[in-house]
Amino acid sequence: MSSHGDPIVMTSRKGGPLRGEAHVPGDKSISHRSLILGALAVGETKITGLLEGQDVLDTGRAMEAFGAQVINHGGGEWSVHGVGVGGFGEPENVIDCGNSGTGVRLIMGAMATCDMTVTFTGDASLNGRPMGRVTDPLALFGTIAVGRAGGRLPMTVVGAKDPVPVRYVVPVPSAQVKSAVLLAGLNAPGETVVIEKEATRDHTERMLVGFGADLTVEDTDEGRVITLVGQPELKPQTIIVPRDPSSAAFPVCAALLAEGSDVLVPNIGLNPTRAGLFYTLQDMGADLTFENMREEGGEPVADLRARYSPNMHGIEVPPARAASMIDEYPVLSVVSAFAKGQTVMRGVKELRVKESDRIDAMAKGLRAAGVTVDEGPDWWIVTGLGFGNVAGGITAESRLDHRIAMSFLVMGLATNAPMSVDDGGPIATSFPIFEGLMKKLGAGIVRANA
Ligand SMILES: O=C(O)C1=C[C@@H](OP(=O)(O)O)[C@@H](O)[C@H](O)C1
Ligand SMILES: C=C(OP(=O)(O)O)C(=O)O
Repeated sequence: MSSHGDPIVMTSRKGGPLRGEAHVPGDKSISHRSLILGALAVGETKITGLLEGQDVLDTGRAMEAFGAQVINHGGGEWSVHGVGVGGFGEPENVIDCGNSGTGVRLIMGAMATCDMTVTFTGDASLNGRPMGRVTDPLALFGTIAVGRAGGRLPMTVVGAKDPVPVRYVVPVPSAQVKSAVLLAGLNAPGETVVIEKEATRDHTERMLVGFGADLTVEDTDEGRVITLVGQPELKPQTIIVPRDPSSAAFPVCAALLAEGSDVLVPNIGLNPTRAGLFYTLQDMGADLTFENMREEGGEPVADLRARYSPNMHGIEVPPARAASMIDEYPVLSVVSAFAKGQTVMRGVKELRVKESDRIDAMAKGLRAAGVTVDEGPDWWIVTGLGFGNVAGGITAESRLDHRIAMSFLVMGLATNAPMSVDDGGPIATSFPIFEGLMKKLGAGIVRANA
């Protein structure tokens, strides 16, 4: 079932090469944070290139419910009139974060140290995901949360009236948990310290500094120690959202798999906490190059050029790289099916608690399409068959998970028989222009009812 209306059955098939430029939308992680931090600043934050995917739109609506003004000027230009740290007003109704783990967890953090009671919900996927990882550290501030069994949404969160600052070692590699604690720390007096043993995407830290917070990061034996001084006045910013490397992954992998392809994906951020997939593909022998390497807004940026790569081989993906490519494992598993030999992915337990259990969702579809997949709680191995040897010819379940839907549609561009997904609707959560963009490159992707 699509979260918004009837299921959209989509099919992809082998055809001509993919050619041209793929202008992917703005980064989802940075878009959420632009709206939330904009709402917590005093004055008008201007945003260019905001991702207008459903996840981010839901966060925008939530910020309005807390009292900020969020204005869409068209063409990716948005502005947020913020209410300041501690300035949130209690929403009159339930906050529905749709399909978005990032949205709900960051917003919970942002309201956790405000004197208000808020009920959160989401779609069937989000309501199945664990929230205890966020509500446990928020309890240290004095926040109370009551949800369904297993710490699931719908959940009511009572913000701390007199919050105390917190020192917290994040037990799972999660930028969402780290960010929730930092956002809660904004409205607590004194220093909130968050320690992560494995580095995860660092957009919250970078953006908080940009908004004028007093935040320092130190690499120690204990891990990355992030110290935030509470109750700052955040200053509104002008933000240009970089294009999303997690979305770029789909046209890049499609070009590697579709015979004769040569695709340029311009202006992709290569922040080391996000770029792991591209190095992994290079290690597998992909013809993927970084052109026009430059720095923009303090971040490395490049144009990615991907060409058909029929001689890729499986590798053992370094587990230390997992956090920097966590959302890209589904599409990597598709590329692995066409490589020669085994691709071994370890240290990826987090994949089981995303929009779907991504190891299970991909393994079932890949197996049905003729590929051998072995799996354990925090690992999986895809045994690649080489180009021309992957059968396909199935309809895979997308399980309310945009990345699963897009991965199987990329797969169908190189399987012997077409691949379908039972619902492409969720793609709109992160990559609403996916279908049009891929078709423009020459990909044979159609809707069943078209
Ligand atoms: O902080 C973020 O913006 C995100 C963090 C990651 O989740 P976890 O923090 O659960 O690893 C990632 O999977 C998600 O797409 C976006
Ligand atoms: C895991 C993802 O998103 P979220 O956790 O925000 O739902 C994703 O986009 O792959």
